Amino acid sequence: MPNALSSVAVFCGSRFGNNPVYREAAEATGRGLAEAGFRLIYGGGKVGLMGVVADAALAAGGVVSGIIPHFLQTREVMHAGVEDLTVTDSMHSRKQKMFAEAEAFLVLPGGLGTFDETFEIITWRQLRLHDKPILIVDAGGWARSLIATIDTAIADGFADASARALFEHVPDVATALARLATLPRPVHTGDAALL
Ligand SMILES: Nc1ncnc2c1ncn2[C@@H]1O[C@H](COP(=O)(O)O)[C@@H](O)[C@H]1O
Repeated sequence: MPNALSSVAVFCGSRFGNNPVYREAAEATGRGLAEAGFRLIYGGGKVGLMGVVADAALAAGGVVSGIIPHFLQTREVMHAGVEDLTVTDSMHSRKQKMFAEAEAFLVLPGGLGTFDETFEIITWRQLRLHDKPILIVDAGGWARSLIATIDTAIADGFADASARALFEHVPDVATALARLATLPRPVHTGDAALL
């Protein structure tokens, strides 16, 4: 496809979680993105599922860009194996740069930071600040409560039913990778200065 996606940001946990399925999903994602020729944009750390995704992408010969705020370099163990590492002055500038560099977003199991990143990128799309695809991978059923929260907001009249179309909810990594391969580069890529 001439206008195919080239870069994908992955949001996921800085811990491993307590189900081996999460780690397997992270490995399959890093490897699959690399094999498909997507540049991986991620949080720049070596901890938890973040580190697993980056290591798997590097092992498969992929291009990896890490973006980490200065104050997290030690806590999230900045990944020494990632050549294209950017250290930002704040969490906010990390988010802006990840947003600017990515043409699509893939969400894997994670905790509160992952929830924050996921809701933020969905709400930026709701505000029509961009039209980049967002895929939530429900590995091991971890995303059920996140999706239920959105459905509750719709049922309670706090979000429009069209909010469900702001993201795609897919059952596994293979489905996400197959979907990414069919998606064109977004037209409305947004302006990071507005965020
Ligand atoms: N408030 C936050 N905004 C963006 N990113 C955040 C925030 N808090 C934590 N993070 C990052 O998210 C990933 C994953 O965190 P988990 O809590 O393990 O899901 C990590 O890089 C945090 O720095």
